[in-house]
Amino acid sequence: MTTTDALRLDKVSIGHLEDVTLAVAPGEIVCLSGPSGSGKSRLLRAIADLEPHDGDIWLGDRAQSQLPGHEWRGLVMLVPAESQWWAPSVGEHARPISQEDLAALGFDRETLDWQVGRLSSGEKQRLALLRALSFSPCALLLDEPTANLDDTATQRCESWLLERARQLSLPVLWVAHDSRQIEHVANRHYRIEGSRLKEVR
Ligand SMILES: Nc1ncnc2c1ncn2[C@@H]1O[C@H](COP(=O)(O)OP(=O)(O)OP(=O)(O)O)[C@@H](O)[C@H]1O
Repeated sequence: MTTTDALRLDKVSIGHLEDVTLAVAPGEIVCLSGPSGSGKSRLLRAIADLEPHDGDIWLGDRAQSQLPGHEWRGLVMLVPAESQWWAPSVGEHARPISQEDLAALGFDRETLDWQVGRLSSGEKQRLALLRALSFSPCALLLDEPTANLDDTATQRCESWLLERARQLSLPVLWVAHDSRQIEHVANRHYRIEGSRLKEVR
């Protein structure tokens, strides 16, 4: 399934971040950077309807304010830096995941039977990405998706996310600190400076 809907923010304010107006087109990756504590994660949480905020957020012609939070989050899916796991095994958290996707991030079918308690932080992070994509979202919000990964795993994840974002035409908002990563994945890059989002060219 592909989406043709852009993710649009119209004068969104949260915390000390003011009047964020931004559109992420289908298949586009927009990176968001900024100093620690500048409000990157809070902005993603606001877009996911997990924090109250001012301004409007749209996916195509669907407004965040018109949908129940859980429905919106099924469409506009947040992958937080620290993923949450609630059932005993990995596979209980996801819809079916293809062999190809599992292999792309270094797993196989047996991984779905693994107990969550044994997962390393890097395994959790990669599996949270696979889990999110298994639910066929229409937009993705990624909060430092490779923070716990080594260089090889980071590059595998970046390549896989780039390919899937394009193939599924997903608008992606991606919080990143690493300038090499931003250079590699971003179509556009914005940085939080004070209370504003500024495009980096
Ligand atoms: N629910 C909340 N209510 C009030 N303040 C909050 C809330 N959640 C976070 N904050 C504060 O808002 C600021 C921005 O937090 P946020 O987690 O968005 O930062 P960040 O830019 O993602 O930082 P980092 O790069 O360190 O992860 C921080 O000062 C944080 O303490």
